[in-house]
Amino acid sequence: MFAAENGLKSDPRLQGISEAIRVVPHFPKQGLNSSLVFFFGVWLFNYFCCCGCCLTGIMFQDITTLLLDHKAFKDTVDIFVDRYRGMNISVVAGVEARGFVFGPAIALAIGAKFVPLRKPRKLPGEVISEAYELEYGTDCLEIHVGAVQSGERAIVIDDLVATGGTLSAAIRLLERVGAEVIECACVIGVREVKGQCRLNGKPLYILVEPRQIDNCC
Ligand SMILES: O=P(O)(O)OC[C@H]1O[C@H](OP(=O)(O)OP(=O)(O)O)[C@H](O)[C@@H]1O
Ligand SMILES: Nc1ncnc2[nH]cnc12
Repeated sequence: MFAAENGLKSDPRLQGISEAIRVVPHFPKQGLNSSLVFFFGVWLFNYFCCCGCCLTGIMFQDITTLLLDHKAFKDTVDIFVDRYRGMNISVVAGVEARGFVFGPAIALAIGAKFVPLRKPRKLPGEVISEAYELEYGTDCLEIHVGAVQSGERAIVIDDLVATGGTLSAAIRLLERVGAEVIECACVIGVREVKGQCRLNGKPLYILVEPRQIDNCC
């Protein structure tokens, strides 16, 4: 479990953080062919009285409910701040969009600047870009030229790591401008994170694993 690996297993705040994250099955789309889902859904309903959500594989981890819970939100930011304060970090890079929710608060608390890593055509100044693979197709992250100076110590913040493709692109971007990426940090980390080996050897700090379901039936 990530929490154990990170030495946070006994931190009582983690349960509250995990429980404040809403799990939304089938969002943003069905994980399997809809007829398959229907077939197995009927089968599951008949035999286990289950709606079949667990079959689809897609369990969207909705951090907007965490933001509504003042204690859980503050605990989340505090854990990151406690970890990175005093480490001479001068750059907190947040990945659009949900890394923008946690990154600025962490940056302010540890005395670092916040650098947004944005999706294409959002930044008005000169940018450098880094493409990455999605399940279907590719996407791209961009950083403003001049936002980070060579030699600066950086962390990358996002809400969730699944394949690790997004964080890998963020690392590559920062390294291209000469930053030293100390660690990547996410609130939620998928257990089967193939991303672990795609993070260019950089440590990955995760608070909780995704929950599987809230109201399956
Ligand atoms: O580890 P990966 O497989 O790369 O996936 C993780 C990324 O996916 C989500 O963002 P998404 O691309 O959905 O963009 P959004 O935050 O703008 O909705 C999430 O916030 C991470 O940034
Ligand atoms: N299960 C998931 N929940 C929320 N955001 C995601 N990005 C990729 N997988 C996700």
